[in-house]
Amino acid sequence: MSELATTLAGALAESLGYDSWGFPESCNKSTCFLRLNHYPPCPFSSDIFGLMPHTDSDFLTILNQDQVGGLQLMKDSKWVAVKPNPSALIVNIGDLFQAWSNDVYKSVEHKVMINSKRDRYSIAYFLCPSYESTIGSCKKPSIYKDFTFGEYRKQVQEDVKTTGQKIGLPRFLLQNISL
Ligand SMILES: O=C(O)CCC(=O)C(=O)O
Ligand SMILES: [Fe+2]
Repeated sequence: MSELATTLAGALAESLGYDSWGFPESCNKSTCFLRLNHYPPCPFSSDIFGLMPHTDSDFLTILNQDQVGGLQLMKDSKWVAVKPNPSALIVNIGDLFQAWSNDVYKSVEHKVMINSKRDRYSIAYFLCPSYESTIGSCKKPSIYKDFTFGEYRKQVQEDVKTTGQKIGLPRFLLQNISL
C-alpha cells in the first residue's frame, strides 16, 4: 500500500512538471497509517452520517470500500455517491497535497451515509509525513504559509475542540480572506 501511495504521489507531482513531490523519505511505516472503519446499520433513518463531511489531513488517501455503498464526495457543489466497485480502489487527494501543489490539486470533501440495514466496512490508508516535516508549496508565490505537519494537526484538533469543526487549510492562507 505504501508503495502504491508513494508511486501515485510521484505521478501527481510529475504531472505538474516536478521530479519528485519531495516527501518520499519522510512518509514511512511510522508516519502513515491504516484505519479500519465499521459503520453499524441504523434502522431509524436513512439520513444519518457515518462520518461527517470532512477532508483528510494527509497527502492522499487510498480507500477500499465494501459493496454496501454510502461514500459521497463533493463535486461541483453537489454530493455525488461513489458507486462501490470490487475491483477498484478510491484515491482521494488530502489537504497536504493541496497545500504542496498550491491549490492545483484540491483536497476532496467527503462523507459517509449510514445504511439502514447493513453493516458497512472500509479500509483507508493515509499517506502522512513526520510531524516535523515542513509543507511548503512547490511553486511561488505560495497561497499558504509554510507549516509543519505537527502544527497542522494541532491546529485542526484545536479548531475541532473550540468550534466543533475542522477549519483546515484556510487557517494557513497567507492572505486570510475566508476567515
Ligand atoms: O469509509 C469511507 O468510505 C471513508 C472513510 C474516510 O473518509 C476516512 O476514514 O477518513
Ligand atoms: Fe476521510
